[in-house]
Amino acid sequence: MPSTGPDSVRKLVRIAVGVLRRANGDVLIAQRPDGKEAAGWWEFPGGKIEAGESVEQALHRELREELGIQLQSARRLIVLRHAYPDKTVELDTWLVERWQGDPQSLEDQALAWSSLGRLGDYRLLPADGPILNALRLPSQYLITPPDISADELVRRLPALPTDALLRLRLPRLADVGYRRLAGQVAECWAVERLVLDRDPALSAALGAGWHASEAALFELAQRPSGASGRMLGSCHGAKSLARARELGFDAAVLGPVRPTPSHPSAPTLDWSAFGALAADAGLPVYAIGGVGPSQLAVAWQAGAQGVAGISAWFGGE
Ligand SMILES: Nc1nc2c([nH]c(=O)n2[C@H]2C[C@H](O)[C@@H](COP(=O)(O)OP(=O)(O)OP(=O)(O)O)O2)c(=O)[nH]1
Ligand SMILES: [Mg+2]
Repeated sequence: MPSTGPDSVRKLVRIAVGVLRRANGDVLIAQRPDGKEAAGWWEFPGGKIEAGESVEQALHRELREELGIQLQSARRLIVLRHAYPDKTVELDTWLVERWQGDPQSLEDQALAWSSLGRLGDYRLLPADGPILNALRLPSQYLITPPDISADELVRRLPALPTDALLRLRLPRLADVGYRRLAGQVAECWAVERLVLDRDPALSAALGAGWHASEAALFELAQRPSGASGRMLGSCHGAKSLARARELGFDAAVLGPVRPTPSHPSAPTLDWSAFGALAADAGLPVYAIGGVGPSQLAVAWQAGAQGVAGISAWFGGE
């Protein structure tokens, strides 16, 4: 939050939000009933965190009061702030995959299970865009070692987690070779989880995502058109996160959160600084720098979308 300006005088209302997700990927949404503010808009169940309550306690209580279910386990999905004309809300949003009981409408709210693809058919509250991106994006963002050969990469693909984004970061490969390799990888890796970092037109042609360097975020006049997949940017602090958000990017990568073998003495963010920046970012943020799947729980707790990097998946550096 900025320390000056309208936000500092405006109320910050903290909300615990639960996204119930079924095994088939459908999520539960509720329509705010007549008589409530923002009546008619759809939202994820939840409500205000009361004084003295933790977010987890508020989540348990709200899901019990609104849906009559008993939450069994949840993990943080994203924390985001949104300024409405009269107040700023902080949506501390949790993914709930285990609960007891069938959700019922206990507050006159209509309920619907929706696939992610169909959520756009509902008029969701204006703050909720980044929650949808967080739901669509995986928890792991793999980046290729800079000098891996095409053959070696293709050979290793089957051993990588398939539900992950994979960025082809090959700074020393000429465009022609890069293009050929991207085409080859696209045949055995889902293009919607493939991220390229050359001409955005190449991403667009393949249906892949695109990754911008921190410098590129400031050089771009607008979000490149045509790159139909995921659009991500590298960030080291609040300024570049704000820029990624302003450009309409889908997610950012922020770090380093821990020392890496290649930059052992570079300054790092700790998890609490990471969490504070991510909560202000207004888009899903991956943690990078000395992290891998074994830090996922810590990263989620800090409000990260997940973890990104090279060594934890490809070894060495
Ligand atoms: N639960 C929920 N609230 C959201 C979402 N998106 C969003 O902008 N909000 C805003 C709308 C409201 O201003 C606020 C939630 O407050 P609320 O009035 O529903 O809180 P509550 O359930 O405790 O309701 P009440 O007892 O005060 O009537 O957060 C969302 O997806 N879920
Ligand atoms: Mg509510």
